[in-house]
Amino acid sequence: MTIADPSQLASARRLVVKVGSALLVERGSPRVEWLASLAADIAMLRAKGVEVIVVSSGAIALGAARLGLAKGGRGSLADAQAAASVGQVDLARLWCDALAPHGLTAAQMLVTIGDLEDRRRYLNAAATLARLVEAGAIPVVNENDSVATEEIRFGDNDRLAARVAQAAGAEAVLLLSDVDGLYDRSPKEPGAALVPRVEGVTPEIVAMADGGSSSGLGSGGMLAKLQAARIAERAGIALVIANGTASSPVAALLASGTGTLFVPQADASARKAWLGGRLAPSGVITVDAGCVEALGKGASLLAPGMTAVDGDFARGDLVAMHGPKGERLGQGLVEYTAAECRAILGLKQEAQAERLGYAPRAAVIHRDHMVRE
Ligand SMILES: Nc1ncnc2c1ncn2[C@@H]1O[C@H](COP(=O)(O)OP(=O)(O)O)[C@@H](O)[C@H]1O
Ligand SMILES: N[C@@H](CCC(=O)OP(=O)(O)O)C(=O)O
Repeated sequence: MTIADPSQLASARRLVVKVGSALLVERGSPRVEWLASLAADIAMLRAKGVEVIVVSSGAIALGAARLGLAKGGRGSLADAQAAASVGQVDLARLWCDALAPHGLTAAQMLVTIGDLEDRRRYLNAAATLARLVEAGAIPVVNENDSVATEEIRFGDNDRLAARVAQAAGAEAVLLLSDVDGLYDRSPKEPGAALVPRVEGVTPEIVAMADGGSSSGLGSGGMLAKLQAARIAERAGIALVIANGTASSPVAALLASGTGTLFVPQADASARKAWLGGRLAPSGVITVDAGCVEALGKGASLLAPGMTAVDGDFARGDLVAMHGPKGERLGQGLVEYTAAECRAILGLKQEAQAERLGYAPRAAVIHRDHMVRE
């Protein structure tokens, strides 16, 4: 089985390569020779004119080994933070040493969700990445685990890689893992078959993934990779999942074409991509069947269609839209506070004005500020 066009990676102007913990660390020790072969791959890509940004996991696994922490440092958040703090030093040195023989300079960049989710800070991170790449460095990005607490944490580097790709304006993401790609069911089950190409991460595709990491070193499992694929496809970015276990993993992929390609889905403006990939909506608006139909045709969400409002949100917050059976319809930036939404729930235009005491806005969530599932 081959992905449609592995050369898409080699012809990308800018490519994000994500390396999972299981690839970099084996029984607490770094796989130095393997990393040297990956660095040679990166040099090969650079020689072809591809600007490469690395997203590297491994800090927690490396640090846990040094500190002698149980469960690979994932027993508690405090352990993970301490392990990451220690392991990140090793990780940065490993990348520096691996890239140096090729005349390449590593640049460490540690980010939290806020740096990539908040629109203003996202633009800062994007500017730094662009400058590093222009200056010829290889950014090596990881989550700033030592300060990121559970609520403000990606936890897996797959979504981080998709976000970094978006911020850096990359055309493709390569997620190197210990599995050949997406299988149509858990690869542990007999008869599981590799899916070479995915045109849109639908609920059927998500149902194929088994949560959790098989190696015990990583954190996200296949589900996190599919979430990353969803962020990427909406941002118009191609994403490939491939097996990186063997030596020279990128060269091997270009030769074999074995993996899963997630084809970018068209017409995603940058703003909509950003909205669609955000992690946590601040509330939920449930709507009736008529409104579901209207939304399906591209309409805005209007007050008469609302049947329930959950959560406490402010104007401009990201809010999820659910159908009558609780099915997710999408999300968008809401024009009213939660209290105002409750006040105008189900009301027609004139009644809204009366209840609010001012002229109502055109919509509760305008179609321009909305992403549908
Ligand atoms: N449908 C599926 N297809 C492929 N892998 C799957 C699937 N469902 C669950 N997995 C598991 O996801 C694992 C990859 O995730 P993870 O261990 O987090 O990797 P990494 O550390 O590279 O990020 C695979 O090794 C596999 O056991
Ligand atoms: N930021 C963490 C990695 C998070 C993680 O586990 O990612 P992954 O191995 O890609 O599932 C670290 O450096 O250990």
